[in-house]
Amino acid sequence: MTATVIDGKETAKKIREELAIEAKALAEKGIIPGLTVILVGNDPASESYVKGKIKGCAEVGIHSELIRMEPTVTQEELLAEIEKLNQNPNVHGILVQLPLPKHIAESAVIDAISPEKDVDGFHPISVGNMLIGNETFLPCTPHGVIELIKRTGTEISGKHAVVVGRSNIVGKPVAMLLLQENATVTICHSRTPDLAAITKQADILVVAVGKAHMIGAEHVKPGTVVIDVGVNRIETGKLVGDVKFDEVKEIASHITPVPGGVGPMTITMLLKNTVRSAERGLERR
Ligand SMILES: Nc1nc2c(c(=O)[nH]1)N[C@@H](CN(C=O)c1ccc(C(=O)N[C@@H](CCC(=O)O)C(=O)O)cc1)CN2
Repeated sequence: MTATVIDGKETAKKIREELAIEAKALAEKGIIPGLTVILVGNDPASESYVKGKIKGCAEVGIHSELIRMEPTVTQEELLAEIEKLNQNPNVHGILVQLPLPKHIAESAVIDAISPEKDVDGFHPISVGNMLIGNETFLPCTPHGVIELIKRTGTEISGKHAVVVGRSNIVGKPVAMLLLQENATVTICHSRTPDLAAITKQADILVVAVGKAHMIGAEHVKPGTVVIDVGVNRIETGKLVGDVKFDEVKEIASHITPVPGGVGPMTITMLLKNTVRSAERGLERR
């Protein structure tokens, strides 16, 4: 069996087309969705992701602003900037690109963003709402993962989903979202003994560890839907996932490539949250 390769770029494109229609409808009612991105320092990967976000906004009809801050900026200066944006009615979404320099506490920065504008879905209030199933901004990468699985036509309900990785940004929230979809969920991590014994039970396997090629054919049961969230640059300069794509593709029913799988969905879900935030603003008027 050779797996169907899930085309994240194509799915992201379709969702962006739908969002452009929604943003146009909002503009006709006098609301231009607005996103402000704060980039601290000049990490090349972050630069590239932020560029993708700004470009995505333009494609969909979201007004975006980029605030660049020196790597030496103090936490207080950054928090003061966020507070200004919290008060600005034209800003529907605020995003601080991660990671931040070590002298700034990420948790303090995330906590400072108004939950009403938390289009990354990282604020503890957003996370709590997600956990109890209330409507809220869902974190972009986990939301993208669920959307990709659904669009394969896979029924999540009743399936055994195994998540490898327990980060706050991907592993834990994706497990919660799969649970919300009525999957039976197992979370594995670096201290899980005999990883393959558990991953081989998965009907849906989500890997979000950040370790190149750690999951091979020996970890996967035939017919599994495999979602690879890892983005790792190896010595050759090539970008690869956490999954050995070529060998797992021969066993899985569906598989995401890296690049071109989950990655393009991350920015698209951010655009979706920003349009939703602008719609909520309109409802509150
Ligand atoms: N504030 C945030 N910071 C970070 C987030 C986030 O969601 N919010 N996630 C990551 C980085 N990220 C977005 O910010 C991101 C990562 C990867 C991709 C992507 O499209 N990847 C492509 C490959 C891109 C390449 O060629 O380098 C792919 O997988 O196809 C988009 C966004 C950490 N920080």
